[in-house]
Amino acid sequence: MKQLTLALVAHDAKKDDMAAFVALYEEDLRPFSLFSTGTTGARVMERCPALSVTRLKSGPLGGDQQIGAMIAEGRIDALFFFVDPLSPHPHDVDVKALMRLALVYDIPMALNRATAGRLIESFRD
Ligand SMILES: O=C(CO)COP(=O)(O)O
Repeated sequence: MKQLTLALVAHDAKKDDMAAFVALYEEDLRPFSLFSTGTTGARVMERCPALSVTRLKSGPLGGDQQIGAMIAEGRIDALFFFVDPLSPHPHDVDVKALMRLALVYDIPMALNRATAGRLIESFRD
């Protein structure tokens, strides 16, 4: 069976939540191929050194767009994007573009921790 690919992205105020989420669901996440934006991936690997995560550029430096391009190419099966709705982001256009492509290509997209838990559990067989 094809190995599924997940993308992990978190805004700064949500990186602790993302690292805790990945630690909690580490066993569930192990079978997937994992990609992340730069800083999110660094935080995740710091917390879960046994997990292999391919880190792209940091979000504000093009990482969100790289993940968006992977979605457009059919290379991402689900997006976990922990969004901070209370802070301004200099790369807000990239954030919107990433979400937009997840909608255009109709891939599962969890924008908060509550949805992410339910989504990852839905991949269990
Ligand atoms: O900016 C981001 C999402 O918009 C995430 O990028 P980093 O993981 O590099 O902080």
